[in-house]
Amino acid sequence: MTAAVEITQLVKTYGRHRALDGLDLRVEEGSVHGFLGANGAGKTTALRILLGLARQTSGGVRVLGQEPGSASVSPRIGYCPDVPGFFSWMTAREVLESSARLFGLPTGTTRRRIDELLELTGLRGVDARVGGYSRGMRQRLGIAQALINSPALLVLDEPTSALDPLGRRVVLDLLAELRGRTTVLFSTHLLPDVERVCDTVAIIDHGRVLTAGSLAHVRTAFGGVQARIDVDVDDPARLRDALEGLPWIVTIDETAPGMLALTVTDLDEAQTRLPAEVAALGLRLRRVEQRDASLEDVFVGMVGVQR
Ligand SMILES: Nc1ncnc2c1ncn2[C@@H]1O[C@H](COP(=O)(O)OP(=O)(O)OP(=O)(O)O)[C@@H](O)[C@H]1O
Repeated sequence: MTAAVEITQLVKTYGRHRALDGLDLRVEEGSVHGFLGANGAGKTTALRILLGLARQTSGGVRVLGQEPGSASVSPRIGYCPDVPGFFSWMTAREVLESSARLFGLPTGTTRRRIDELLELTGLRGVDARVGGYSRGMRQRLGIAQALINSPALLVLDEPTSALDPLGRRVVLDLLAELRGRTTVLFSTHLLPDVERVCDTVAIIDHGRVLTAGSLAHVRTAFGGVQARIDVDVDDPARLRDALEGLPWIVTIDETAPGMLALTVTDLDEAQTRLPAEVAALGLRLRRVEQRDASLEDVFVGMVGVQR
């Protein structure tokens, strides 16, 4: 497989602060990649470097096989910031026409391309001026604008964080539609969005990658978390004390009164030992529910442990 983005040991310092501290990242061509981290983890800094908008202190960056910011690579990258800005008096078509002019696209191609993009982003037939758009519509127009030149790589900084659930869904569906047509790299702190749409993910914290790879790989990466088990029991505090420190348990949280959420590395062991522990304490087990570990379980476990 060919990498659309390859970052090795990237460091960026601001004075004494290391915003990026040896970041490694690989994004395969044609994939949808989630760049996931809490606030301040270093996502925007890394994206700015790979777009050629900032320089690294040290480390290697190749984008579409080239140095970031080089004249041959920049036109092949589409970028949408978290809050895309437009002239409020323009219509969506006018915004896209002016972007097409900047890229010097021929008029015939431009018309077809704009129709396609308005269709793709659900803005076809919308005659209102951009000033009256919802945040979701602005975000979709920002994505259309970033795609005007049919880029090989689309980079989006937090494309869904300001949107309501419906707006988020529309944008995520749009990103999913791009799979295979263009490589998509988007930063986010929203785990469900990554789970919904990404092929691969990198979880970063304090300017480093904690784990990266396919969703399945990442789900099992943190101490090999296999499953999440929700236990409804009449005295959760006593059960918690009894379970704490057992080698097959990674985290125990009280998620609601009477409910414990366990993440476990060995499901067989958990299925055998849990009822036995409950019985030994003389507790009443009201309900047990089990599911695959989610990315959220992994993320909270990993980032929580680092802090
Ligand atoms: N120009 C700057 N000068 C000084 N420190 C900076 C600068 N830009 C970023 N930082 C610091 O570098 C770290 C990483 O910031 P960055 O914006 O890349 O994080 P992020 O993951 O994008 O966070 P967010 O989700 O909040 O945007 C933070 O601690 C931030 O305060």
